[in-house]
Amino acid sequence: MFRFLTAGESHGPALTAIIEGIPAGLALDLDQINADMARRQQGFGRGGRMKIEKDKAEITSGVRFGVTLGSPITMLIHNRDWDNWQERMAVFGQPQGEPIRAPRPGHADLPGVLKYQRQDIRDILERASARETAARVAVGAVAKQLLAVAGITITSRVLNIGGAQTEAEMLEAIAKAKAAGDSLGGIFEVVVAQVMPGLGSHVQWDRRLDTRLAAAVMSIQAIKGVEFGAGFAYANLSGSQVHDEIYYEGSQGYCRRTNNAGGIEGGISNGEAIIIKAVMKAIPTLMKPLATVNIADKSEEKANTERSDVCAVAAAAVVAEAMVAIVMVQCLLEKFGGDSIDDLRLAINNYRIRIND
Ligand SMILES: Cc1cc2nc3c(=O)[nH]c(=O)nc-3n(C[C@H](O)[C@H](O)[C@H](O)COP(=O)(O)O)c2cc1C
Ligand SMILES: C=C(O[C@@H]1CC(C(=O)O)=C[C@@H](OP(=O)(O)O)[C@H]1O)C(=O)O
Repeated sequence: MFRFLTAGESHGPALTAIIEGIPAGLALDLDQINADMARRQQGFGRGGRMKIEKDKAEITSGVRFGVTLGSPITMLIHNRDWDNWQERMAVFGQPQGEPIRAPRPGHADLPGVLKYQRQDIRDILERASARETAARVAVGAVAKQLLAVAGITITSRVLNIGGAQTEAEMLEAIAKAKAAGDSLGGIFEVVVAQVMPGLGSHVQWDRRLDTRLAAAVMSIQAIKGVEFGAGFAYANLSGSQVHDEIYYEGSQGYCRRTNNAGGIEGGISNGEAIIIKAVMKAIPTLMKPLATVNIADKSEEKANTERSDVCAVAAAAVVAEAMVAIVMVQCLLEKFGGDSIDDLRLAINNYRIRIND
């Protein structure tokens, strides 16, 4: 079983991820992991924090001479900003700095303080922050290297920012939002290519590949909707217009000439590319803040403002690649098992021979 946990506050000393279930014998490329970490930091509209951080993963267990051991892999990502927060985020000692009392509409601030009985909103926002996604991208980068053994690749692109669809219009929209003290969300797409048929299952609700991928993408901060293939456009199309007819080509085996299903039928990969789109809401921290209520005295106030991104859709797309890679690895290992990479390769090859027969 492949599973992972992350830990760490946004302005704490470090983020940590522990991964379990990567087979032994996978040669890891640390540069590739760090390249994904750097991609997540990019995108027009990101705030001052990304100038401070230069995310790199440090591996402290589960790997020897560059090769996985099958034991838990621990990854650390140090927060460079910790230098500026050691007093306000001290693990022990007396509280320092002013508590935050004005919850931002759209962030975890108000439901978080109510649920966890906190008087300083910082106690909530530190973990609610999408800083945590740096750890997920590190885990996802390991997952991608395992998927490469099976030839599976994952890419993403931004499709829409605040309604704009060309690159020039997107950049302009973000610049305008920034100038207005506002923020934007948008839509991105993730494509999983070269997937064999047979990952996921129709037999139980929580084993469906689409269930699992949707949950994984929805788990990213600020993602509010996920669709597969034709997605919400299915509502306007008839069966004859939308279902992908089945063909058999000598070299390829079963194939389709359209892919409205987005690569999944009955909760199982069907051999076509898996196509996922997701929508991200606009960033909640606004330099022209919205109305809110002070949690100490219940007076009307403007929401807390602090350094923030204006738009982070491009970064969220990289995080979604990671989450998708993690689910694909879980499904791959469930189907093919393998405590070692060679066992996994063999099982995949045998399966390919059977289904092409
Ligand atoms: C990559 C990324 C960067 C983000 N940056 C910010 C930010 O700078 N400021 C902010 O207020 N929200 C930011 N967010 C969004 C918040 O984390 C998110 O709105 C919050 O967690 C509540 O979302 P939820 O309602 O989906 O849980 C970012 C999200 C992502 C995925
Ligand atoms: C730190 C990251 O994203 C952060 C996500 C975030 C939020 O509220 O989600 C708020 C901002 O953090 P800060 O308050 O330190 O400027 C973003 O920069 C990151 O992506 O590495």
